Amino acid sequence: MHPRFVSAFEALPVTLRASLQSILDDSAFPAMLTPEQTQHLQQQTGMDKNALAFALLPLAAACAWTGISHFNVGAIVQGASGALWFGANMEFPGSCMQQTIHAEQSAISHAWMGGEQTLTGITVNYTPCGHCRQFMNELNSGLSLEIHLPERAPAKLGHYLPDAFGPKDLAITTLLLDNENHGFPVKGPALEQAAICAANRSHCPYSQSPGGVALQTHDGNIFAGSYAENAAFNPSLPPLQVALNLLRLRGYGAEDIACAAIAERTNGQISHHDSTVSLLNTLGCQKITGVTLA
Ligand SMILES: O=c1ccn([C@H]2C[C@H](O)[C@@H](CO)O2)c(=O)[nH]1
Ligand SMILES: [Zn+2]
Repeated sequence: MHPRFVSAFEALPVTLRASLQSILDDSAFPAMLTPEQTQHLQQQTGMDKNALAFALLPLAAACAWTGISHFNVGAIVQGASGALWFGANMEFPGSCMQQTIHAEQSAISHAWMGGEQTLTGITVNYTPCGHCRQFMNELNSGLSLEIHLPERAPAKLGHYLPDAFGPKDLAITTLLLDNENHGFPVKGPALEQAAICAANRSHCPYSQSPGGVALQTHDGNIFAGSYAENAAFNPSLPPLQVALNLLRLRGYGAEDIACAAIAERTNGQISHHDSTVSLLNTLGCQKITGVTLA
């Protein structure tokens, strides 16, 4: 079991611990449960899916990276596939607050990169902040996403975000988690290809500026993240955050990053290049390749 899970695991209910043990014993546990694993856990524990997601939250929160606040938020997204995707907040000391990843953004982008087409619900151990409520309003589940919080009845996003501003206000109909492919040719070394593929999947209807970042670890794994834009602009999640989130959820840390590639257009309306290089430098990575989408 990855050391980060040990104390959270020991505090879980006994029946859940018994059925989870073999899944977590795999040191490569990817911080998600397949539909089959989820169903199996429900059968073994007698918990429904919502109860199971609540019970698993401490494990999601154990993935947090909170060198500034030491306040660990955990989130678990329920995908339409039946899978459960963990997420946790991630902070970057030495950088700026704007580079922070919220737990809700972490779980959602995790599910998105994992291929979920739509989400049915999200379970969080704290009430989602306004920024996350706005971020979630970009999803193709719209205001009907179910939000599960401790000691509250389940309610839809529309309940937590009344009088919502969203993509419709800007006449945008392609939403986050919809299938998108910007169609740029995929070429070059594997790391650059991963960055281009990620850029091709970006959700960027406001700037028309696709972006993708791929990170390679010293042991040869590649984690790629797509840019997730938001109607209110500021809650947009940059591609580096999406990639770093996957790297962290898979059990790696900043010290494991060997090199990175960032793919974007030359004359896009916006660019992630400088902020990507800045945060990667802060994390100790200097080897960064710029890839032009063309
Ligand atoms: O909805 C929220 C609110 C806060 N945080 C994180 C951000 C930061 O890392 C820490 C303190 O705000 O908690 C979340 O993950 N989700
Ligand atoms: Zn938030």
